[in-house]
Amino acid sequence: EIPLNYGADRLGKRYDADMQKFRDNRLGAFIHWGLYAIPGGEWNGKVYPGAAEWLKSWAKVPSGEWLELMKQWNPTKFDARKWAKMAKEMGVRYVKITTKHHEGFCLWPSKYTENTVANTPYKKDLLGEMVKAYNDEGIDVHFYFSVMDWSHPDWRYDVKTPEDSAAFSRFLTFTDNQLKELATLYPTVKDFWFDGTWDASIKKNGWWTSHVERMLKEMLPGVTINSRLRADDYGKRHFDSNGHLMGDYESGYERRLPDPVKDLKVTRWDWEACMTVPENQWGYHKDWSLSYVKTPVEVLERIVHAVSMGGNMVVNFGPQADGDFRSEEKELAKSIGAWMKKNGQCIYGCDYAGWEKQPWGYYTRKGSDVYMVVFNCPYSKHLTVKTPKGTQVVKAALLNRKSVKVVETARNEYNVDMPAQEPGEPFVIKLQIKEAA
Ligand SMILES: C#C[C@@H]1N[C@@H](C)[C@@H](O)[C@H]1O
Repeated sequence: EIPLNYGADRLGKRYDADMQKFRDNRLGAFIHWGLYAIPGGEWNGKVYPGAAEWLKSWAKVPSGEWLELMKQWNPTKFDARKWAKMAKEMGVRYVKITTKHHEGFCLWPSKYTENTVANTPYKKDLLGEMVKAYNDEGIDVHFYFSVMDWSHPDWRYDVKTPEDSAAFSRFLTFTDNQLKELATLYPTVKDFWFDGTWDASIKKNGWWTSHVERMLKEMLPGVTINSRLRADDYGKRHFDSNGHLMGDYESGYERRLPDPVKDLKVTRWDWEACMTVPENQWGYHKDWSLSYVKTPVEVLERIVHAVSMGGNMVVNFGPQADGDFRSEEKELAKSIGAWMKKNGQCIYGCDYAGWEKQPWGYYTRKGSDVYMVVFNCPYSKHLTVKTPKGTQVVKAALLNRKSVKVVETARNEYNVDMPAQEPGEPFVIKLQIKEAA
C-alpha cells in the first residue's frame, strides 16, 4: 500500500451505536434553504433552468449584489414545529439542513461573517429553531456545510501563488472556526455532510480535510462525516490512494443510484444517496415545469432501491423564501408518509438481503426477515424468488395481513403468488425463511 498521512482513518464499516443509528434511520430529508429561495431561479427577468441554488453562478451575479438579497430575507410563514411535523408524517428519521450553501449565507448567527441570518429582517437563529423542533419530534439533525464559499474574499478555486496560499490559509482558519461554532452551538447534530470540495484548492489540502474529520469527531464523539469532505495526500477524493473509503459513508450518489446488479460492491461499505424531485432542483425554483418532476411512487422506488443495496436515501425539499413549502412537496411528504406508515418495517433498520435481484422489485432484509418490495406485477401472477443455496422459503405473507401461496418450482426457486386483490400501490411480502445451519 502507498504510505499516506491523510488517507482513511479506519478500514471497514463502523459498528458503534451512533453509526448503527445512522444506518437504521435509512430515510432522510434534505432541506436546501438560502437566499437563492428569494429569486427562485429568475434574475433580472430571465428564468434560468439550472439548479436554483446556483443562480448566482448562472446569472454571473457579483457577491455584493447577491448578498443584497439579505435585506429581503424574512420568512414570515416559517414555523419550525410545522416543518418538524411534516418530516415526522413523512416518516423520515433524519433531516439534513444546509447551514451554509455555496452562496455563503449562514442560517445561524455566525460571528465569523456578516453574511448571516442575524443581519436580515428575520434576525433570529433559524438553524437553532430547526434543530430544536426536529429533535423534539425525535428526528436526528445532520448539517450540510459547503466548504466552497462564493462570498468569502479568501476562497480560491486553486492555490498557485504565495498570495493564494496566504488567502486560502485564512479561509481554512475561517472555515475551522465556523465548524467549531456549529459543533459548539448545536451539540445534538449527528452528522456533517460536506459539499463544495471538488476544486484543486481543497484537493491540494488533503491534510485539512483529515484535520476537520478528526476535529469534529473529537468535539462530538460518534458524529458521522461524509466521504465528500475528504481528500488524501495526493488529492484523491472519497476513496484514498489505496482504495479505502474515507469518512464514514460514501456520499457520491447525488441524483443517481448504484446499479442493483452490476454495482453490488457498494454493499461492502456504508453509503447514502440524495435525490431531487425535479430533475435537478435543490433550492426553491419558481417553475417546476422546466423539467420532469418525479411522482411519489418514483421517489419511493429510489428509497427502496437504496435500502435494498444497504444505503440510505435523502429526499430533497426546497422551502420557499416565505418559509412555507410548495404544494407538490407537501403532497409528496404525505404520500410517502402514508406508505411508510404501512410498510416502514421493510425500510427502517433493513439492509442488503444478498439474494439475486428479480424484475418485480427489491429485497430488503432485517435479521432473518426478508422483505419483497414489489413495484412491477408480472402477467404470470406470481413472483419468482431464487434463494441462496441452503435457504428455503417457509411462508410468505402480505405485511401484517393474510399469507400468500408459495410453491417450490425447482431447487432454491419458488413462485410466490400475487395478492388476490390488486393492491394499487407498491406492496410488501414478508418471507419466513429457513437457512441451513
Ligand atoms: C453541485 C452541487 C450541489 N450538491 C447538491 C447536494 C446541492 O447542494 C447542489 O447545489
